[in-house]
Amino acid sequence: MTELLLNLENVHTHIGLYHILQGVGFRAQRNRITLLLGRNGAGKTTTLRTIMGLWPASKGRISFAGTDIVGRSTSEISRLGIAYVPENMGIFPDLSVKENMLLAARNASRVTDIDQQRLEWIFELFPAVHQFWNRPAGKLSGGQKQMVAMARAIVEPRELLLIDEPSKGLAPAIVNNMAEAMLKLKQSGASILLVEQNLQLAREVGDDVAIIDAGRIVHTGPADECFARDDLLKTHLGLALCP
Ligand SMILES: Nc1ncnc2c1ncn2[C@@H]1O[C@H](COP(=O)(O)OP(=O)(O)OP(=O)(O)O)[C@@H](O)[C@H]1O
Repeated sequence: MTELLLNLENVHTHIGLYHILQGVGFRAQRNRITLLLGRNGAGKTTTLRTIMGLWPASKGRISFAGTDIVGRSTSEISRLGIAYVPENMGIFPDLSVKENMLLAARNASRVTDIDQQRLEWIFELFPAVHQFWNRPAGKLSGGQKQMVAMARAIVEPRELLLIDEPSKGLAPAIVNNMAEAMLKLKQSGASILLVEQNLQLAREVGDDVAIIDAGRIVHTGPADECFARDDLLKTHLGLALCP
């Protein structure tokens, strides 16, 4: 049984004079990994930022767990249970990993304020967070920083994670760790809306797919069906089907 978690209907976003999202509509179900795929510049990041209230939707409806969220502030949207892991990861390079985690925890000013069981679980999921706890986050490798960025997003329970291209620039072994971590997050009950250009990672973790092209959704459906459709991948992603 699927349960609707996020619903976008006819969402438009203007950035300055540019009409970037031109009627985006798709659904993400609870406890599934929904892939948002598309070419460079198609509007994937703009979609995540619009959901998060970082760009205002100029028209349309976005509902999260039955609540309309268009027009709400980013902090309200985050309080409702959505976390955003941006492509640039949004971590503070001069602060330690610990301080980065503390800043992400709204109700904690000391580590002991963080739910210890949750912290242990995060350490298991992302060992780099534990290993480099007192190290400035800026000194970590790209993969380690990405782990810290994901860990920050789940320092408090969140129902939906919006994750933008977590594999960008990472070595294949690290991409595998990322896939494992996302599948474990899903097992723990989280839902993920994932922007990912690495088709191997997308195929490994994705349950459902929405394809965006020039600011409009051009296909939605189950991931396995989509990845078997050479025509879709070629037309909208510019890719030839992998063997
Ligand atoms: N701040 C901005 N000002 C003007 N145009 C913008 C801005 N941000 C994004 N755009 C434009 O909006 C369109 C969609 O960008 P967006 O970043 O959402 O695409 P994307 O699908 O995430 O692509 P990429 O994979 O390259 O990150 C692009 O044409 C981009 O140039």
